[in-house]
Amino acid sequence: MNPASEVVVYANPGLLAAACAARLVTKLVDLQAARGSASLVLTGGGTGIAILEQLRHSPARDAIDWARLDLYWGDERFVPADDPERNEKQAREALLDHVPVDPARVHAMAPSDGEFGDDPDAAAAAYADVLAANARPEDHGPVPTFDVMLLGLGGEGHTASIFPESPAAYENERSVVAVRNCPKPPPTRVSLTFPAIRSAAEVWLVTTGEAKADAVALALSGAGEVQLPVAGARGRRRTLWLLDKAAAGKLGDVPTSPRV
Ligand SMILES: O=C(O)[C@H](O)[C@@H](O)[C@H](O)[C@H](O)COP(=O)(O)O
Repeated sequence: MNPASEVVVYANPGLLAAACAARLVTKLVDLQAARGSASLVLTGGGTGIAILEQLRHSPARDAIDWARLDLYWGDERFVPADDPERNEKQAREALLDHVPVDPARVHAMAPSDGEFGDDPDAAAAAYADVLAANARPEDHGPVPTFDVMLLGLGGEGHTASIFPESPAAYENERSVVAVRNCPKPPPTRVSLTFPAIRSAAEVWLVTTGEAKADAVALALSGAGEVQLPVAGARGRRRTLWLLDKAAAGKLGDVPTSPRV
């Protein structure tokens, strides 16, 4: 197991989503108390959106100062803005349209009918510019030190929209790339790359279900990031795996919360 990784296993997907939402409230409130602001990178996928829905219904939700939270995405499906497949649209319906975020601090990736038209490379380059514009001198590079980055993963090991053996898995210069012919539809996407992912102070990998158990076990036993991109998703200070029992099924004896 990658010694830098922490693993917490929950009895079921609902508990994982609720517990992750509770973790986010505490983390973001503490960061804002210490520094006045915080940054969070959202993920698409069922688990990521379930967490946002739980956050919306959390009784402690508004302990977060939503106006002082910078929001980014780890990836986006390159589809029209009102396409139900858009991660941004799903995140707005699940949470963002229900809390008083500062629109200027919600950094969405461009849709395919936006200012860059149907050019995912232009959309990716523009998002890299957004990241660079929000980086501070102490970030030591063109990407902010995101406080928390949520990432899902696929059964074959993708994370964000970095798929196994894809060009994005070899990208070590650019922070954001266009991704085409993705095995997971929609086929065209915009994604952070490993350098951008590893700019995060904390990476929280969130997943559920038996279908992810092999990828989880392989990632935690040192698989290579080109063959299994989620293995390359590490935070500068913390890599936290939040799993349900099924997704942890191949990890051997890891305590479950609560023990079941
Ligand atoms: O835009 C996307 O599709 C995601 O960012 C992707 O990386 C997702 O997080 C995983 O595929 C897990 O998705 P599920 O949680 O639905 O399994």
